[in-house]
Amino acid sequence: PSLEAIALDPVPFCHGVIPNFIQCPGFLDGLQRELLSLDFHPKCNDLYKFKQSDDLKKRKEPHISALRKVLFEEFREWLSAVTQVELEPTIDLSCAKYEYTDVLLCHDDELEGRRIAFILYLVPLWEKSDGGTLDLYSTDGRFQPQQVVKSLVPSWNSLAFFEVSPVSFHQVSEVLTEGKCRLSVSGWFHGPSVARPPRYIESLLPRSPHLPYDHEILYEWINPVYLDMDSQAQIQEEFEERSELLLKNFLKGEKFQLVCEALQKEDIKWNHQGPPNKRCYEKAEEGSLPDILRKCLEFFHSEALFLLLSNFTGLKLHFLASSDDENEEGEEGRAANCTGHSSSKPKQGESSQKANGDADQVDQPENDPQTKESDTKNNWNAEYGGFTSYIAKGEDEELLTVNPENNCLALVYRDKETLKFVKYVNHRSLEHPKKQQSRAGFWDFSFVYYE
Ligand SMILES: O=C(O)CCC(=O)C(=O)O
Ligand SMILES: [Fe+2]
Repeated sequence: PSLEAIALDPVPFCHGVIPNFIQCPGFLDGLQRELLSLDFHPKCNDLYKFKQSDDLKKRKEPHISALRKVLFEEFREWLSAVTQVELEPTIDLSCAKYEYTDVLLCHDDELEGRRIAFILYLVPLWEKSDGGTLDLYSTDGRFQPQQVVKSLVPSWNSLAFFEVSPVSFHQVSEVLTEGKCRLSVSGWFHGPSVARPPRYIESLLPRSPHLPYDHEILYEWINPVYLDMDSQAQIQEEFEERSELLLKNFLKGEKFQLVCEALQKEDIKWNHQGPPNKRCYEKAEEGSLPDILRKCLEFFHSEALFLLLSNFTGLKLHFLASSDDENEEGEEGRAANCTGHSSSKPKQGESSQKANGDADQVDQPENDPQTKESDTKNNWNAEYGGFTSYIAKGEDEELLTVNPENNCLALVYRDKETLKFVKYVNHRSLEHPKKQQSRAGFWDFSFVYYE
């Protein structure tokens, strides 16, 4: 390629785009054919959902081999010269396929030795409205991403590259068009590592003590089937065995209705939560809440509920709650699904997300007319995202997934080694029959109670 005219753009961090990267006619069609016949593996976690090929480092296909040679010989030398970054010939190359609702959320690419990232696109005619843009973020003084300040729309045979650094925050926005495939070959050039600033650690959210309300408040809010002693004992037994449970139709029907209606009030001020590499949802400003929602929050903070939850879980969530510490069976039971056994603590000061869903449940109250209706009409499809995933720290293995469900209280035991995230809610969620909602997504009340 003739690369004289390619300009580097330093904002928001050093990057460039080379249109018409490969000039040999027909080469890209051959390359695309080879790439599409590779095995692709679905990749899905808190950060992304897309498909990735096997490593391209050792593939013998003629076009793939030729591309590898161009990239890691000629192109590397040119790039090294224009960016003034010393680059080694280490090969790091793979192929990615992003289709409808696939996404790669905000991240910085930082990994030992990575110096420059590059992506060659093999996409059909593509517009910004198709999604799948490579978005570049600005950062604040603490090297934390702020907002997208530039969006690069992929196009056939264009190559984007950028310097990997503590501020190289970027994302692949969600692909919005069904039937369009965003195929790319991407990788990194490696070089001598550079010193990095220490990682910014967020302070944890302050914990709030319970509010002095007695058990009256429970009868005001909670479906009475959960308040008799026998069902509390049954719930506790179940929780101690499974470390999780779902209480369907948890709030009284009329309270649930009032809460749902109030959540749609225009005067609630919803504040976007960030930074975007850590979280992405809106949180209501407490001062802007209608009365019923403020009351609902008070209920979740009430001393009576701390005690009830202690009964439900066998955990000492209130100093007056009896502890199961001497009871060995209880201890083993709780430890069964979650690794280790100590107090539950949120990671990154996450205030978010309690959802509800798909897991096992205690016997359901049969006398509630809402059960069937909400089951059939309002099921949240896991393909929309929005489920809460619990994972063991340092492992990929999923411990539990909880799908959101109307008026369902999900209780999940977490220790320090258990992390959680709420999966990105994608555009498929707009297919959801809109009963009360006027927009995508859902509302939840989420709390962490400590032992
Ligand atoms: O495909 C793109 O445009 C960027 C991909 C990316 O950021 C990555 O794979 O780390
Ligand atoms: Fe990246």
